[in-house]
Amino acid sequence: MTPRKKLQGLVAATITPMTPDGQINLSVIHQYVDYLVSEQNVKNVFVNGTTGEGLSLNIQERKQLAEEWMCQGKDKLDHVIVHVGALSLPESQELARHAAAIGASGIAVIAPFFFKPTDKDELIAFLQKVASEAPAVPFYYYHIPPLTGVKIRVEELLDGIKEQIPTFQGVKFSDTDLLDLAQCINKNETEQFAFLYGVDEQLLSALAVGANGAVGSTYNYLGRKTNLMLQAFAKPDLRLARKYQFLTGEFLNFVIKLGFGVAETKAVMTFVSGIPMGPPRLPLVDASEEFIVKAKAKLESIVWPDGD
Ligand SMILES: CC(=O)N[C@@H]([C@@H](O)[C@H](O)[C@H](O)CO)[C@@H](O)CC(=O)C(=O)O
Repeated sequence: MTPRKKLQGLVAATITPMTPDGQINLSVIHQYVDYLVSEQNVKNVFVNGTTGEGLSLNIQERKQLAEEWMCQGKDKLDHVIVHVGALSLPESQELARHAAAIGASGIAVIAPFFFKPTDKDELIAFLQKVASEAPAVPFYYYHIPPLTGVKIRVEELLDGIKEQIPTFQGVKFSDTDLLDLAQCINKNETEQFAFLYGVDEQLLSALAVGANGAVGSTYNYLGRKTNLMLQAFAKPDLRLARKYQFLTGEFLNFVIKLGFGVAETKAVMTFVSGIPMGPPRLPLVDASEEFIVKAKAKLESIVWPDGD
């Protein structure tokens, strides 16, 4: 792993492969790393997040997955960010210490979402207690209010955050509130924070307000196409960038109408990559056969600007 390169560009929110009987399947991570790097041109991963069913795994499983990604990603991946958020503070701290011990390039923490912080100070207090267990590891706040129900604005959270969390490095911003994102970027211009956007279907809008990159589920199988969108945006060729965004949007719009979540992401990744991702863990249930047939046909029907 190339250490401490600034985190930017695409980050795949990794899926946790499982065996048919629901155990984590570490044996395919090696193949998964190679697939991301060579087929999708994606060299950063975010492990044990939402797509990875991190909150449905036990501590041991989360550690094993983090270790396997670190081991298989060595000399191949640029960044392995480990999500260490948990409802229990001591568990989150244990995972943070573990991530530091295995050399993770960053840790991320979601807001606790059963007993929720009610204001910025409560949330920072929790994040600070976790971050301080890994004092040499870059720390990212993982903002995903549609799932946590914690709607504290990030703009407010970032105000003075470095004084309380010296390792603070950025935000994984999985929300549609682009005004909040834009304010965060505008107010922190002098900081070297990374703003990584997490709503794949509207990444281009986030790039327009200054996001540095993205973390998302679709970069597992649409990473190459989305990288071309990033290149077009940087050129700038906005017409081409929009074309890519419209096409990924066309696919996502189609599958979202059918019902699209982690189970369906596992199914799509399985048929696109050929790597068996297995079933999700309860309470999530397998994607239906009907979903798989329709999603596959839709993806195959899309004609991309690069001729694929
Ligand atoms: C709610 C959700 O799962 N959002 C995804 C998106 O990548 C999402 O799958 C995509 O935008 C399609 O809607 C990511 O933000 C989640 C993520 O990065 C993670 O797995 O940690």
